[in-house]
Amino acid sequence: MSTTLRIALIQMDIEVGRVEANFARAERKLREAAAASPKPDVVVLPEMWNTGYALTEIRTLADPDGERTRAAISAIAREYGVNVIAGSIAERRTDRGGAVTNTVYGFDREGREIAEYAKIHLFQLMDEHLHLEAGDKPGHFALGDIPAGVMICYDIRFPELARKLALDGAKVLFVPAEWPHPRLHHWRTLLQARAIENQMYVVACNRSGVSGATHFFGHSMVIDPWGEVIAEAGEEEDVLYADIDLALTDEVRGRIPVFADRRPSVYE
Ligand SMILES: O=C(O)CCC(=O)C(=O)O
Repeated sequence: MSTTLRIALIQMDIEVGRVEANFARAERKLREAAAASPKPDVVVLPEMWNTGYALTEIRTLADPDGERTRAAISAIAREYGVNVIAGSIAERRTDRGGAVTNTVYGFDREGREIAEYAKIHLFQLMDEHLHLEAGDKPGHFALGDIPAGVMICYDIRFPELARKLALDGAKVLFVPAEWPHPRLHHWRTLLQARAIENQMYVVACNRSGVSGATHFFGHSMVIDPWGEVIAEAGEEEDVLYADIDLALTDEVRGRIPVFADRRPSVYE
């Protein structure tokens, strides 16, 4: 069985509050990326791509139980035979009395849902905590036979969450984001740290564009289990392609046996 995956990261602009425009853009870019040659195995979207940070209107704009997103993205996944990590969307949840979560779904090549994760750490600097509800389950999932994890944006500041996913077996971590200027060095350093300390691939898809006074710098990137950046976008809209080989995760974990050398009884 092949251990390689070709990944496509859709670094796109998002229009705050303009759900129709955002769906049209995301679906068009997904189709373009999925139809590329060589064909990607996994396509990734950024954070909150349906609404952007339209937080004061988020209850009205959010996708009720993610139904529209699920139908649209799983149909594209099935049509093109590609796995999709569908970034995150604002989801209005019946099971939470209409509260909104920042939710990622994943779909396999048959369009079946393989992942659902609601952002656990809400970003107070952008008022997320005033308008959204936090998730409470780590985003572990299976991409075929590959154990994987997903976290969203601010979550990467919490190494314990990435560690939990790695301890549960994740070999690749997907990170949809809306990470703005001026914290590019935090973005890069935190992503590399999560890759190095957990000896896993990190696939981080950021948005680009400007919204009000906030400038999103893109720089989506793919980092290998040694911490090397193997692909990185610039600031503008782009589709970034990278080939990853999951066998490298096992090789790195074998050479520096961090997981065997942990002493949780001392510090947990
Ligand atoms: O942690 C940061 O600096 C940015 C986080 C963020 O923008 C978010 O979680 O939406």
